[in-house]
Amino acid sequence: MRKKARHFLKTLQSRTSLLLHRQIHMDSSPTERYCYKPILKWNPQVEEYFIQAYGEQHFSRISDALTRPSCYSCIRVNTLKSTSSLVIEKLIAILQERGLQKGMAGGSNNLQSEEELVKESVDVCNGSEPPRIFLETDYVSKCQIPGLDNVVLVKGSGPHAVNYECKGGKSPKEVIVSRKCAEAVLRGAQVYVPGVLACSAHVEKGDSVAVSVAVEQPLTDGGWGANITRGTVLQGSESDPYHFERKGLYIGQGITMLSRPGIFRASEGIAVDMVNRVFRLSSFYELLEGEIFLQNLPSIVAARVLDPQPGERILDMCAAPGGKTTAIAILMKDEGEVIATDRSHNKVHDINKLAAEMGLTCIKSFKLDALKAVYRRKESDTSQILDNVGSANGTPAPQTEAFSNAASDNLNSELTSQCHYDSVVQLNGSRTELKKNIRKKKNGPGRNHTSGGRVEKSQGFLLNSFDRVLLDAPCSALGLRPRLFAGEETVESLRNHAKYQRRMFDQAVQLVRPGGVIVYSTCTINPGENEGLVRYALDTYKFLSLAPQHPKVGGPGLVGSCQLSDGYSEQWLKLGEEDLVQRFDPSSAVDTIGFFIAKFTVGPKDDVPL
Ligand SMILES: C[S@@+](CC[C@H](N)C(=O)[O-])C[C@H]1O[C@@H](n2cnc3c(N)ncnc32)[C@H](O)[C@@H]1O
Repeated sequence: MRKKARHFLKTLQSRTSLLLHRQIHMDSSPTERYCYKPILKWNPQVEEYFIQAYGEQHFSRISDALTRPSCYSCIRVNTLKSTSSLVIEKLIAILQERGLQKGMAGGSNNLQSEEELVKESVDVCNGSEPPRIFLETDYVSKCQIPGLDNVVLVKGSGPHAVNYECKGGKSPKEVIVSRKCAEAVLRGAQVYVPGVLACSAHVEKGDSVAVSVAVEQPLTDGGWGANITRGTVLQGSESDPYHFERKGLYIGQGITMLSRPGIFRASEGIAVDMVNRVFRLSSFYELLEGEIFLQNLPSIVAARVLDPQPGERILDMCAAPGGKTTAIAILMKDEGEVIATDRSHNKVHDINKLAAEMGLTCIKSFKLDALKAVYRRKESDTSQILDNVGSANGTPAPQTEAFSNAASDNLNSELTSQCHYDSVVQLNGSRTELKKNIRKKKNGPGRNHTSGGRVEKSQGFLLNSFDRVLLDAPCSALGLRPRLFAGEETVESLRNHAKYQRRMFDQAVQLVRPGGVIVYSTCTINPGENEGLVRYALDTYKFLSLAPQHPKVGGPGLVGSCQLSDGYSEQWLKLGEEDLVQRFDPSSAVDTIGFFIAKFTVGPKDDVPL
């Protein structure tokens, strides 16, 4: 069966590649070649599944939208430090100055006058009607959706036709970049040295180059790959790597900041300054730090939908890099407790850095595997809770316990001055270990914790100990855009994501108190990870119900079920449930990433074995 499937896949892939190759050969005029018309490649079975879910035309629109960036940048304002109006004023001034500077340098039309930009973005914004979420007359404006007045939108524009200077039929000097690099460039980044794979011969600093991307192609072993030896010399001929496959994959024109040898010798820095882009989006890198946060609109909506209240205890289960965590803390006016966990040590460090940058003190972050988020007492465990309100036996204990390594540091008299989550003391380590911890606390963090504070580990939390839980689950990320390749996910890998998410959700259900709220979100268009999870949740836990969401920006969810040719079937929403979830469709007028939000209210858990 597996062999057959592999054979089918291989035949399909080689046929697609052959067809594409022929089509490319037939049409090779410069205007056809030097343009941006990508076709997203999917695993054929995944494509079949999505076509069943969305219908062929709708899926084709989604697939097409995924290859483009959203036509605006979305900025969340830290309302504890600034206001949307103030940020708008500052941004307009900064962007105008940048435009002027570029204009004076004489190289770029990347940032034109405000007037020109308004006109262009309204004219060409992704070839569709601009979304009605911002003021069409303003380049930078407050989001018009009620409940999102902390959001500032900055218009971008594209796709633009770029003149690659193919004079007299001569091909321009070229640079080929990796797919990841190209996706970043489409979002507004520059071409950095590590992203460059190949470059024309005799390229000097200051040369104008056409930038194209090498996207993964089907390999004979049934996999995908884009194998270019870094440093390959381009001849401007058909023998160049991926010559035919790169047709229609030109992302703009730039000026080299280094010579060809310099690009491949350096380990960091800008290789190409992109002066003429297919999509023009402002970069906000290191701009108004702590005051603003660049974030996708649906992520901002997800934090709002959770509706955290000052003084509450919130768990953000997969929190890094902390975009939603900080949004939640700000909505709570930095009062209460936001426990942010992630399984990656370095990423937890990122949460701490972001929280510090935004001046938020109610966030406590821990390294913790979300699959083990519920504290399980081991036989050998002699943990005691020194807090007089908490209890370790699993009964509801208001605002108390994270079992953390940090907690063991508090054996000394500092207990009372700590936040209440620290009030659990874990005694299952040896006395020596505990003494070491106390010493560490007195003497400072030590070598391993020099860069911006330590990362605490947690051993989990007590049942029913949170008012609200956000599970922004790790997922197939098939809603993220712009993307130039989607073939890496198979139907098996999609099903595995869904299984993983269910196990995490099982933990979330146990940690939230009766009367509390769970918000589940993903950044994928895969129904199995979205509506499939909701079906699982509602069928497994009868005390959960879908709750209405505010603000409501996304569209309805998918109702029904799906049966695939391999016999696999999947249940989605029942009629009447579709308007209680938000599905952000990348091809819709709101023009966001693909995203999904479900909000559950938690009824009494009595009589329910968990
Ligand atoms: C979608 S991202 C979260 C984005 C984040 N909520 C934000 O808004 O900034 C998913 C995160 O889940 C984390 N993750 C993956 N598996 C995990 C696990 N088993 N336990 C905890 N975190 C996990 C990843 O490290 C990643 O940071």
